Amino acid sequence: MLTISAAEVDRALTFPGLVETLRTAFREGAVQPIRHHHTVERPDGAASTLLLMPAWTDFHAAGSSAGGHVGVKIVTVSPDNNAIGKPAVMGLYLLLNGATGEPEALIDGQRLTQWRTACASALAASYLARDDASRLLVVGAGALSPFLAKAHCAVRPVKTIRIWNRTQANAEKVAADLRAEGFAASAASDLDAELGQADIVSSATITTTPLIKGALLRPGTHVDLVGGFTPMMRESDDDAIRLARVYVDTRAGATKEAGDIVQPLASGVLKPEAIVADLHELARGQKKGRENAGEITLFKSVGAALEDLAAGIAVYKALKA
Ligand SMILES: NC(=O)C1=CN([C@@H]2O[C@H](COP(=O)(O)OP(=O)(O)OC[C@H]3O[C@@H](n4cnc5c(N)ncnc54)[C@H](OP(=O)(O)O)[C@@H]3O)[C@@H](O)[C@H]2O)C=CC1
Repeated sequence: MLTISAAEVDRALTFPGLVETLRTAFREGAVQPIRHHHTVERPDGAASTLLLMPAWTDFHAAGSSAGGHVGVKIVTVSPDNNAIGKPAVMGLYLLLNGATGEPEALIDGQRLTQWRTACASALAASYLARDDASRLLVVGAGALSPFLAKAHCAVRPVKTIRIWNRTQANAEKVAADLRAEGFAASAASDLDAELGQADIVSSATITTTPLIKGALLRPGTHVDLVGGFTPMMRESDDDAIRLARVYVDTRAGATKEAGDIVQPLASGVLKPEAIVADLHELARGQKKGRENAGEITLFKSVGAALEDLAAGIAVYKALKA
């Protein structure tokens, strides 16, 4: 069995390559039982969340190109980690042979998650952002922030990247790291002003109250919401949902777990039938993405085990030779 570190995951993947791998994966599908979502109470701080995410190759799917594999991701989200300088999200990915169950790889789950989450957002942007989107605003400067920036740059002609974060120093650090890799990135201090200038807004924070105000968005903007992962968490307000054509990664996940979708569904601001498409429908060409340059589009992701499986197989195949 291969034990694959974060650095090895980085060597195995490219942003354009993984976007296309995910496009194929969403087209073909996989078996994805509902993920376990457990709250782990702690006496001395905020509760953690434990997620168990299994998926395996759908052998009945016609034309499946993924080969036979079973994968499980174990993830924890511990909000208090930020205060002690650790990322909130930790995890491991176990890839097994689909026929025999033989362990094939144990992969750094944090890094695999960062790559697949960012590339799922970029896959959505490939259908939903304007072709000429050149100004990217990333909200949040956590572990996902640079991945989201680079993934969006892989699918749209981004010229400037602005990073806004609750703690400005962290935004400055992400921007400096991106500049060192050749991206035109800078830190932003006024989120509301930035929202009115961006072509793509990609948000990955642990906020529970909305940061993305729909009334401030200009026509043609694409909003990518990555952060909220429980019904109580929201990154966007009702105006954003009301003004936008709404898309999700998976309907089952987003309508149960994502406050950005669950809350407006509960209040009637969003009707179930107004969720235009999920990534399966977009990748299969069954539903349309952006229809004109003036509309606001909004994509909400909560993550899917299929993404981990596809990314895990890609990493394993690249490194096993
Ligand atoms: N959709 C998906 O598939 C996935 C979603 N996620 C989610 O994305 C989010 C970000 O993940 P990641 O980058 O790994 O997390 P990190 O812990 O590395 O970063 C968290 C970020 O959220 C900001 N933040 C925390 N609390 C607040 C608040 N109350 N208001 C505003 N900003 C806040 C932090 O700002 P500061 O620097 O000031 O502390 C920091 O920028 C998480 O919610 C995570 O669960 C993660 C993986 C997959």
